[in-house]
Amino acid sequence: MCDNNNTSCVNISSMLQPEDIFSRRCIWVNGPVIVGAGPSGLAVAADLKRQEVPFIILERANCIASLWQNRTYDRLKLHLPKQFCQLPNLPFPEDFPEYPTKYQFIEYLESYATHFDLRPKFNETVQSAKYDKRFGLWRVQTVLRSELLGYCEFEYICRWLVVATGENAEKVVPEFEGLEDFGGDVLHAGDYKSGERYRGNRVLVVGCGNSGMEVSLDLSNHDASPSMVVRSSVHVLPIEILGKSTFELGVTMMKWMPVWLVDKTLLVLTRLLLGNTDKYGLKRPEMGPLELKNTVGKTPVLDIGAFSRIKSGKIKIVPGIAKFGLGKVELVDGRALQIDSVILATGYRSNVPSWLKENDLAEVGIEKNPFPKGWKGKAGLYAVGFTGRGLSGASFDAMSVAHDIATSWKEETMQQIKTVASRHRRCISHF
Ligand SMILES: Cc1cc2nc3c(=O)[nH]c(=O)nc-3n(C[C@H](O)[C@H](O)[C@H](O)COP(=O)(O)OP(=O)(O)OC[C@H]3O[C@@H](n4cnc5c(N)ncnc54)[C@H](O)[C@@H]3O)c2cc1C
Ligand SMILES: NC(=O)C1=CN([C@@H]2O[C@H](COP(=O)(O)OP(=O)(O)OC[C@H]3O[C@@H](n4cnc5c(N)ncnc54)[C@H](OP(=O)(O)O)[C@@H]3O)[C@@H](O)[C@H]2O)C=CC1
Ligand SMILES: O=C(O)C(=O)Cc1c[nH]c2ccccc12
Repeated sequence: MCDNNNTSCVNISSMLQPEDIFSRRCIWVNGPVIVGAGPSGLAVAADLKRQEVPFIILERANCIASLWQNRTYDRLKLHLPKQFCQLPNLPFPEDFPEYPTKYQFIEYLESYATHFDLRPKFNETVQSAKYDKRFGLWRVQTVLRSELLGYCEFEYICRWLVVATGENAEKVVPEFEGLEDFGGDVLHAGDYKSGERYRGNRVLVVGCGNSGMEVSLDLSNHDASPSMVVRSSVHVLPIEILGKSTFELGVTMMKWMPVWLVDKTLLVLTRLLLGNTDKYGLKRPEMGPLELKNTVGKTPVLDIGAFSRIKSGKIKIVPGIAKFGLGKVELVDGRALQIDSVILATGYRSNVPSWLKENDLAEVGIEKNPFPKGWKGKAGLYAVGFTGRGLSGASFDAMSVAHDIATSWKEETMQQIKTVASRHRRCISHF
């Protein structure tokens, strides 16, 4: 592993316990270690490359943007206009539509990685990262699974650690009473590809976020009969208002108006376009859609057609789940539905608390700090893509993080050069 330009084997034995030396190969990284090769990791790497700062990227999957390549359904399109989804320093191709498909987005990310010559270390999962106060360095432990080498463990030692593993790293799979007795097909939305195999089936879609809505629409497009569980409340907004993206309208209004007024305006316009969504079982939260996104992180649904299917009864709305039984679900209102399959559109969560040790993100202040300072922690720790602002927020974080690291990397490198030069001078004068 010492073949990469950005890594070199140095004498770091003083940091290690004897058991470390025998179990893991240790690698000094002259620059930051970036964890995750999704849009956030790629964006920060590209900007570091531009500033000639060396780095390595560790990615658990065998490809870049694994969320987009492996855990999204076929018909997915970006739901924000393209100008809010491109990464820094390389715009989308001009012929991309307003809402690129996931395939176009992946193609763009592949060309982004090629353009900036980004070469993540694939199949390498970060298992733990801890800050060694004695040396002021991060110790990042990984497991590499490769066909050639099998299972190998490594430890990277570095001054800067960039967390870019995403807010959607793991599927949320809630426990339901009786699900083990259900007998039918149960799938998370992250494994759903298309409604083709559900043709003619009665499908319970659990959750009514953007995934639940779009999976239900796709099922309905494939002549399945979806029933969507809405256990609490949800903001459904049209994806566009009078030909303009609702998101863009919101962003523009936010420059001039307080968030509550933007929310009120969006809700009035939504009411004119969609009517009363409560009437169809979609109760609205007390808090407005953008305030809810900014405070709680709950993303409003940007409707691409599911709502009209709900109105026409092709997608049914049902309340929370009491329990499952053989081929059926019992709901909190006492009704029982016969169903063939279940799709859990129950969301995702970060995996950072499971591997970032001692100094967890909250402790070092990343998740606590309000935007835009949320990207910087203590002791050379950074986070990209955790401010709940989608791809545009990740791009913003990436630029800030790369700038900050480049500044301190250059300062430290200069300092090291000066120290070596002065030692060299002392040696020469000695002779
Ligand atoms: C279905 C769906 C559609 C979306 N659509 C939009 C949209 O239209 N617009 C928008 O702005 N946002 C959208 N989002 C939000 C989405 O989070 C961002 O688009 C984007 O993927 C975030 O990039 P990221 O790099 O932060 O995280 P990810 O894309 O999740 O990338 C993180 C990477 O880290 C890797 N990783 C995780 N843990 C480890 C570990 N321990 N060790 C090594 N590697 C690890 C993962 O394998 C992954 O490749 C969508 C999300 C989903 C789920
Ligand atoms: N086209 C696009 O660009 C798309 C974008 N996305 C994005 O991906 C991210 C993840 O979205 P999504 O996967 O929808 O996840 P969300 O976290 O947004 O939604 C999860 C849903 O599951 C419900 N839920 C969770 N647990 C249970 C339970 N035990 N019983 C019943 N319901 C439950 C939640 O209800 P409650 O609110 O009551 O907790 C909520 O409705 C979002 O940022 C979204 O915008 C997703 C799909 C498409
Ligand atoms: O799709 C997502 O998950 C996003 O986070 C994109 C996004 C950021 N801010 C928003 C406000 C309203 C709708 C979507 C988003």
